[in-house]
Amino acid sequence: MAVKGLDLTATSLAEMSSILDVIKEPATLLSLDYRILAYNQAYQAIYGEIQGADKTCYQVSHGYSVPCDQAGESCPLKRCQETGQKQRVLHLHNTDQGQEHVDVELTPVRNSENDVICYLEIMHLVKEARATPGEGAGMVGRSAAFSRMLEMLRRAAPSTITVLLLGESGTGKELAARALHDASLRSRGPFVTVECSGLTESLFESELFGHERGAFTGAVGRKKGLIEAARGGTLFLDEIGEIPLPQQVKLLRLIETGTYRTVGGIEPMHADFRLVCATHRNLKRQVEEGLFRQDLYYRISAFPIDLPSLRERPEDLPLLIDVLLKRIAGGDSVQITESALSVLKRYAFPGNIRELRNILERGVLLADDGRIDLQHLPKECLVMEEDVQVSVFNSQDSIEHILPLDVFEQRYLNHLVKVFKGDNKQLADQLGISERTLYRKLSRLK
Ligand SMILES: Nc1ncnc2c1ncn2[C@@H]1O[C@H](COP(=O)(O)OP(=O)(O)OP(=O)(O)O)[C@@H](O)[C@H]1O
Repeated sequence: MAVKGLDLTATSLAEMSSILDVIKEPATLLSLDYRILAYNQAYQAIYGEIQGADKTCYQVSHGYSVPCDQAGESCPLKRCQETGQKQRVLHLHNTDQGQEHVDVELTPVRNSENDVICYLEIMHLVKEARATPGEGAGMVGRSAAFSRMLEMLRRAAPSTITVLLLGESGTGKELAARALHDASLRSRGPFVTVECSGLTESLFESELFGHERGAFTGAVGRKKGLIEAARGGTLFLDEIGEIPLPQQVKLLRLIETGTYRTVGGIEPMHADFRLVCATHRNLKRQVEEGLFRQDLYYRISAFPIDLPSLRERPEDLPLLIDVLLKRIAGGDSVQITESALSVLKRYAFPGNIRELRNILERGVLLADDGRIDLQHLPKECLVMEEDVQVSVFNSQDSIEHILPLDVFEQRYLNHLVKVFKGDNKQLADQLGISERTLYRKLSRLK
């Protein structure tokens, strides 16, 4: 078979496939024009058997009829062609498990004249996050904002660089720290969380460094500190922005020297942990205001990663609802109505995914018929809806907020029952419906 850049016979293709079998992860050889020349067994197990010699990577992985860059995604092959260098990019691929995150690595293969003749593509399956509902307690998401965060996380994971997770409360910083640990070379070691808010100076030291017997009144035995507990693993300092200045000095010393002393101890101890910190605060501003030490800030912010708020990833809402309902006791068989979903899609979620989870937990308890509907949502979600409704009523020509008809009807009725001065019979007459229908609609509102 003649392929652009490379001449291959059927035999050599079979040989290449078996060479690719040395690679345990799914791998292919791609021609310069995106065709799959050979693939290994791991690839076949995930992506299925490739029928025909003309199948392209973008058809199999995405179901596209054009290369990824023409479908609005970044294409590693195109980038490889442009740079002549190995490229890595996180993509959503169609696999036997449905769509999943895949870390695609593409390396140019050259002949003796140094010309690129094909590309070696290796797919690292991302285990730290799912793009479809499924088992497990980890992160889920498929929006571009979520994928960007995931890509950064995977880049940082294999090194020992200190990572600073930045995001509003409830955006999943702790879950992300856990994912970082799981994807790191220390994944077999412990993952230890230190909740920094509310730790007094003495508690901070004894919790973190541990104490010797008799170090202070009540220290009846030796206590291992969290730094020792994290030996060989990851130490996660949650809410690092809450640490008062005196404790910041101690933390800085620990990070700079890699040693510490237990409370009441004499010998310096060697620390062995990978540091991950998180905060919902603007640490730079805290530095400017003199609330956070600049030297400590530079130590911990070597690799900052922004966690998107739920507002920045509205496309993920249906997936998150599906997954969270499965994770909530009693929520497995509960569903959410279209009306309730469309209200949530417009809600701002100041408490992010934690707030969404709380809303669903409450909904599961209130929904007797296994369907979370408008009346099962908290007032805050609906108050905002009323603002939207008022703007819809007031504007003659605005099409900014198109509400589903049933939501609009319920909002309209809600509004009418508050302002209409007559009785239900008169209201039904004016609405052109029977009184019974009006009662039925009103009972849904309650
Ligand atoms: N991507 C996600 N997929 C599924 N669940 C998530 C995701 N992100 C967060 N959650 C869930 O949302 C809740 C809050 O997450 P987490 O505690 O990690 O947030 P946080 O940013 O650390 O919050 P805080 O700043 O208040 O400590 C948890 O129940 C967590 O399991």
